[in-house]
Amino acid sequence: MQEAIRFRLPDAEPVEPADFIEQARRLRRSSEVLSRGLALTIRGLHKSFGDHQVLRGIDLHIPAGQFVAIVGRSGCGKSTLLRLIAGLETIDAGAISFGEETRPEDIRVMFQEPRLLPWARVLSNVEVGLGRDRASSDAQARAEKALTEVGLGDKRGQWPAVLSGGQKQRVALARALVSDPRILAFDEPLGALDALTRISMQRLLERVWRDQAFTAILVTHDVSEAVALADRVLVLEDGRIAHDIKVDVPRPRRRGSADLAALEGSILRELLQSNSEPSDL
Ligand SMILES: Nc1ncnc2c1ncn2[C@@H]1O[C@H](COP(=O)(O)OP(=O)(O)OP(=O)(O)O)[C@@H](O)[C@H]1O
Repeated sequence: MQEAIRFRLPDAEPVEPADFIEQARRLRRSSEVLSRGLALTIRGLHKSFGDHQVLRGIDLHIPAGQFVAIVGRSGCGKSTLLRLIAGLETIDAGAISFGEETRPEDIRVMFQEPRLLPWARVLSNVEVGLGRDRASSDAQARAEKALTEVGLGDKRGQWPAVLSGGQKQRVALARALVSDPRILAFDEPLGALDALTRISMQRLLERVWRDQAFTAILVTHDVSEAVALADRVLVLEDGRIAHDIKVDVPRPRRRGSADLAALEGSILRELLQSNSEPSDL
């Protein structure tokens, strides 16, 4: 009789109903396993350029599939942290660990500039994101699928030069998505877009993140963008994580809603108080 009400998770021993903490722990672990995203753990991360200490001890765990935004004053080290996570810079001290069997293709970065090859048509630009899989027989089909995902299926034969700024960023997003990354790092990807295009791109980023269940790490100057998109906002200050804020607002989120505005206001106040220099967020 007791056995009938025991709780079982995949590959787990049954636990007694009374052991709720253990059940919750296993549930969390199993939801991480179900996500396609990679979890990452950062311990004691330091980075300097010459004698300029940029990161002075970052400790952080990001569960698989979480959407994290990183905000902070200009020059506080947001891009440096992202570049270290993506393996584009070398670590001075500390460590960043991912799941086992992480391949380079598992982590992709999307930058503020689309960085498209001007001499290659849109579809070929997307295929570039496949790296060494570019020669595989399904490369073209995968690139077409990624283009459709970002709403540009009809632009496959165009040259980058004829696309708008927003369309170029969509192609850059398709190029990042085509390898099915498990972590997608965004370095101010919408910074150069006008306000309306920016909002539609934010919706697109949220949709692809929800559909594809990767882990998302977004560096942005825009605190309203951070609270609209992320599960969690990290405020970087003096080379450390000064605030780690959960965005406990259900999705789909309504832009301009009172709870998002209140959260945005409190983060902005923290940022403004953190330094007496004029704001250059
Ligand atoms: N390759 C490099 N060589 C020397 N200094 C660097 C290098 N990369 C970054 N820095 C310096 O490290 C500091 C942090 O730069 P980083 O780009 O990470 O800041 P950020 O918070 O992303 O800034 P922003 O919001 O303005 O983009 C800055 O002072 C910058 O000048």
